[in-house]
Amino acid sequence: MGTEQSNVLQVRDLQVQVKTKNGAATLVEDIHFELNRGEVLGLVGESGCGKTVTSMSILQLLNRKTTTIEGSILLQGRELNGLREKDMREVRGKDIAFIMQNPMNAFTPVFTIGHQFIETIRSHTKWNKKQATELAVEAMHHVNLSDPVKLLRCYPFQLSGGMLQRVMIAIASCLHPAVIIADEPTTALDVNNQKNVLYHLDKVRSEYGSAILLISHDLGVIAEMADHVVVMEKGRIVEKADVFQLFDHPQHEYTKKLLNARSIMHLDETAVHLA
Ligand SMILES: Nc1ncnc2c1ncn2[C@@H]1O[C@H](COP(=O)(O)OP(=O)(O)OP(=O)(O)O)[C@@H](O)[C@H]1O
Repeated sequence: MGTEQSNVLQVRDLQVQVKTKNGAATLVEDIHFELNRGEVLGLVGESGCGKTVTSMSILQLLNRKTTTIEGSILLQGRELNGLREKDMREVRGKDIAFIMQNPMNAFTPVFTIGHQFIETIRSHTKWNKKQATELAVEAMHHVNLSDPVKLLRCYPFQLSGGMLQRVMIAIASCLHPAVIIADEPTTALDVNNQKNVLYHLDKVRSEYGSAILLISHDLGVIAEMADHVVVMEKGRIVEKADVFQLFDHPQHEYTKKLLNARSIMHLDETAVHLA
């Protein structure tokens, strides 16, 4: 497969500014990276370094009145930066999907899971309700949710966080988007559900070829899932490397600090287990 075909997302010279009382403040700048088909790119860095601002700008979900986005965001060759909200709504969910940290916030509490799932499918396709329901059921089977027909009749509060996150993966992946942005998809979950969600994300990647931008502060998750890693500090990329290179031979002092902090945390955990 040629580079042009395999390259699904290209971010070039991305800069995001927010308007404040004292003028414009830069939130992220000089952001460059690309994502190939079927690849997982990890995005790491301390809280506040700009991971979410970067992903929200790719999705064009930042407040257009208070923020400005400069640079280029090419999704399968199509420029997203500056696309009208109406057009962006067609792209989101179909070509680029989003999985957020807290699945409870992703669903409207007053509508059933089925209503929300089926409406999402129908807003991007010409399918009728029956066809959309069949796809929803199939996608829920794909993430090992048992009795999907019953689950579709449930309200979000009736499902556990882990189940909701799997429903969200099913919604995000059912139209086989070129790119999935997963922002801390496992942070709100217990260890078993974390493993489950990562397993299903990986399955979506390998079976549908979706590329995944995986944002996580958990370097264990990144080490397990990512092919390449981008490290951000204070709104800028400080290091970009193959996952093995990054963990075995980190170049930047900040990356070394992040990896060290992780080893110390692991030592602490061992101490707790031994105590
Ligand atoms: N709408 C906004 N207006 C002003 N500042 C903002 C806005 N959104 C984010 N910021 C600031 O931009 C910086 C980057 O925030 P961002 O949420 O991207 O960090 P993050 O790396 O995702 O952090 P975390 O891991 O805690 O989610 C932070 O200093 C944040 O306070």
